[in-house]
Amino acid sequence: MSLVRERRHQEPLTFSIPPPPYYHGIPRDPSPSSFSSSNPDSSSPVQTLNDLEKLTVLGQGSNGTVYRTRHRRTTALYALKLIRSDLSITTVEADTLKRIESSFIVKCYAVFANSSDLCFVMELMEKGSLQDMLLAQHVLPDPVISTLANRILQGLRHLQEMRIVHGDIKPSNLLINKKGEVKIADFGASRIVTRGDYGSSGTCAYMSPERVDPDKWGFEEIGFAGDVWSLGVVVLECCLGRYPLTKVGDKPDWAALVCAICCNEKVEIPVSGTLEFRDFVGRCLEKDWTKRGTVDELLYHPFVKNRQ
Ligand SMILES: Nc1ncnc2c1ncn2[C@@H]1O[C@H](COP(=O)(O)OP(=O)(O)OP(=O)(O)O)[C@@H](O)[C@H]1O
Repeated sequence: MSLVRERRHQEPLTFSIPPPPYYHGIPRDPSPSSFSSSNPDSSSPVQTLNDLEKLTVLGQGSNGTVYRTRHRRTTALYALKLIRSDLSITTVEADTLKRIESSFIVKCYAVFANSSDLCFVMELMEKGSLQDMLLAQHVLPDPVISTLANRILQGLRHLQEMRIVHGDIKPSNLLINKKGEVKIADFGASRIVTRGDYGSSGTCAYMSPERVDPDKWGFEEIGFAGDVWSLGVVVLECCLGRYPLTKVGDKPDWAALVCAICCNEKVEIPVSGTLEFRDFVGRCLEKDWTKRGTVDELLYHPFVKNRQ
């Protein structure tokens, strides 16, 4: 498998740590407390899976498939993600997911679990992912990158207010709607923070040093700083047009990624970028998580301030 593309026309970077035997930190357990096939939320526009007619496949992830669907009665369009049946989610977790209301986060309207799949009914993001955009355009102009960074930070701030660590910020989880607005998607690796546990799912290439090697960098109690690191990797990738933490020509395997993330002193930031860009990326890609920029601080950074 090609882990790191040297140029954008190569394979997307898909090196994921295998998911742990839980989803959202909830043990795989078909006990009565697990989420059931009925959807009791009467405010949801989709009450049962039969309300939706599958139209096309939008994409394939490591855990399942995403479909473009149409509501049979209202004709409204939705994305439907079906993932492996051996993962489960509790009612509390599903409710939290549905309660996330932000114009910077892809809306999840309903969650169903049946014997074969776990199903998420989501806002349809017509223009696909940032990964698709990078594959087509290779590099993005500075104003586009700063707007994107601002929107991701606003989404992360909303998640932090709900005590949620996303855990897998990367180009394929940043989706674009028909207005061209970027939103955060895919909470498959996320955790609702109630104590200092540390989730191990996510995509290694975008993981922060303290997640890859917690012993070296010190255990991070909450994990919000890891999302900021991932944002820094994404922003640098948008500027360079390739995965930025390994060198062109490096064999992009697990060892190279771990070394690039954890061993090298500082991440190299291109001198061609503006001062604001370089400083912003430097604040995100500070290896020591205790010194890294926080979401609140970075929202006031000159690179992203007043962008939307
Ligand atoms: N709400 C949505 N609207 C439109 N397209 C979507 C939506 N959600 C996902 N997709 C498309 O489906 C693809 C697969 O999504 P999915 O979340 O299953 O996996 P992934 O994030 O690409 O990869 P992985 O599961 O390995 O992390 C995305 O890359 C995107 O192109």
